Amino acid sequence: MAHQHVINANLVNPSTDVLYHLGLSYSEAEREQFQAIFGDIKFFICGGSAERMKTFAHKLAETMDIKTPFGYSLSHIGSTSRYTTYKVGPVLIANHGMGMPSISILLHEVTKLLEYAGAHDAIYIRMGTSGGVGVEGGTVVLTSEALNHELRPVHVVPILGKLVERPAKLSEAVTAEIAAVCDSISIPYAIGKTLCADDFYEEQGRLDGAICEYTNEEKLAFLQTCHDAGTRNIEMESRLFAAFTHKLNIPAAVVCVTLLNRLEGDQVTKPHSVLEEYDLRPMSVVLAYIKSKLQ
Ligand SMILES: O=P(O)(O)O[C@H]1O[C@H](CO)[C@@H](O)[C@H]1O
Ligand SMILES: O=c1cc[nH]c(=O)[nH]1
Repeated sequence: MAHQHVINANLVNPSTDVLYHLGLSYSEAEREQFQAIFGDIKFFICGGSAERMKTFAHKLAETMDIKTPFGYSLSHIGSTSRYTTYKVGPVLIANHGMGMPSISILLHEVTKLLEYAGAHDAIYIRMGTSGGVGVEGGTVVLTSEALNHELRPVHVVPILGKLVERPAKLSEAVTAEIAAVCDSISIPYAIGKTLCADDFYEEQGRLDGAICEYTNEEKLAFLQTCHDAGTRNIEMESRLFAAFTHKLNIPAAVVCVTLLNRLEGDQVTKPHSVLEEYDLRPMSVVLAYIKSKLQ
């Protein structure tokens, strides 16, 4: 059977495939069972923190009126040693940890899982937090494209000792639909480019890391250059996420709330209650989006 979202001749009709970090395995002999469990998936929603994804899974079950049998609560799937994964109706939910290596492993394994299950039309969404660039804390930024440190919308993957460059684009159509949802539920949002860094401190131009060898003026000049190039936030996974989904023709969007405006500071100093409310904004947007698509 030809794959739709996996480009790997080695995986055409595999007899088994261990999805090691998910703690799940696929086997040809159990294909029908695998399809019965995962075949209906229409959305894959991920974000860094396991706690956030658990909250989202509960909210989604509530929104969709999906009940667990009396005495049971929502339970994760597979192993939780690396990622925590839930399935709520047609939505697969997982946390991806911090940084591109971590989200990359999750995306490879989830994409193979969906392929084996015959779930070929899932939309992928990363739902996270970020630092704003010229936008107020609490703004939900919808990523148009993800940038590298040179502000180029490409992701470079070292493969067999060579550098392979892939465009880091997201789906314009999905992003526009999510923007319409933000409008309809009055969530402040911006569509813009996202600078994706491999680090929270030096690569994001913070002055408060354990190492800092630049001045405040140099930091602000860099952030201003980012802003002038259309950057509206900074985080740590969108570039890999965009390049991976674009390569495999998977519709995808990145929806990240800003915790602060980096032109005004580096430390996340807002009270916990405010940050908690910010964290709920991308969730509300994605919940409303899923609801609108399933209706
Ligand atoms: O809130 P999440 O989804 O973890 O995303 C952002 O927060 C983490 C850094 O604090 C990085 O993973 C960054 O991308
Ligand atoms: O400034 C920030 C905030 C959240 N996540 C990041 O990567 N950067």
